[in-house]
Amino acid sequence: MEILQKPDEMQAWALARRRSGAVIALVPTMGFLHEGHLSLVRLAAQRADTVVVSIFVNPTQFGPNEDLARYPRDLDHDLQLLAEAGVTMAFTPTPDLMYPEGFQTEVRVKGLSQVLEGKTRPTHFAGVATVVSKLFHIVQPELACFGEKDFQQLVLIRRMVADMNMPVSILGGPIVREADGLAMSSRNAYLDAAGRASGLSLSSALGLAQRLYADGERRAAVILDAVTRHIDSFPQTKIDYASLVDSDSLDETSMANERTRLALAVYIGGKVRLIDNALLAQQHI
Ligand SMILES: Nc1ncnc2c1ncn2[C@@H]1O[C@H](COP(=O)(O)OP(=O)(O)OP(=O)(O)O)[C@@H](O)[C@H]1O
Ligand SMILES: CC(C)(CO)[C@@H](O)C(=O)[O-]
Ligand code: BAL
Repeated sequence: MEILQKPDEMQAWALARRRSGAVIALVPTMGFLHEGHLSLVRLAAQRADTVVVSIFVNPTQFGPNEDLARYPRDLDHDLQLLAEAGVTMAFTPTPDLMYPEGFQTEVRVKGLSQVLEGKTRPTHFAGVATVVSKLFHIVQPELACFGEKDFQQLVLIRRMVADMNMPVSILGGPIVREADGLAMSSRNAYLDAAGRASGLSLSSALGLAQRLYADGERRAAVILDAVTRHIDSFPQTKIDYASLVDSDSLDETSMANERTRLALAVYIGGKVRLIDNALLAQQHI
């Protein structure tokens, strides 16, 4: 596996590869890799002969009081996992290289960046859209893979690509879960044993909502009431949002249908914030 840090070197490599006929797939990550990331690498490898994985903890998508400084990092281990997975290139820039002095451009997807995550993290998605746009220009992928765990991010990137006519196909990968249902996330590393147990409130709430839907319940208020009471029954949980939304528009729904998704963000023990989501009509979690 090759490794590059400098955006101009990465771009020159990618352009040369493209000219020689390669199909490049990009998997953007913030590192501290787990099976969720590796599932996206495998998805990418099914569709492309050249897989580039970027590892960059992007400072501009963190709010001032968020966890940028303590975000888990282990570059050596990440590179070992990617090499074992057969990745062609790891792109590992630094903040200085991505945002040199004078940098002042921002990409903003207006409506979609303000709902759900955007209410608590108002500047988050401008950071995401800007860095993903930069990564697309640098890595020149024909396709890029994003996980459904960050469902709003996936919807927003699809919107950005359509709005800006970016020649990149966006593939979504299903959420990879621990055996007990907890969605894999780098931030799970923050959880102690009690927090880990309370973290299960999210996936079990999704399962509960799916069972209610399967039993014929369609009223959002009734489903959300059951979900809220379920999550509140776990110690140390505080719901940031529990919303039933349309999977494409992310508009809130009052009567659920086959496109309705339950999106959750829950604080565990005050400091850790976990997200999860599922289609109500999907097979039960
Ligand atoms: N459990 C998972 N299943 C599928 N995809 C995932 C999973 N976790 C993360 N991803 C995807 O991996 C990509 C990189 O995500 P990121 O590096 O932020 O990992 P993360 O584990 O989501 O970290 P965080 O704890 O910051 O949410 C994103 O497209 C994200 O949706
Ligand atoms: C897409 C991404 C790598 C952009 O920094 C990040 O938001 C993530 O890891 O999901
Ligand atoms: N996976 C989303 C990255 C973030 O929370 O900043």
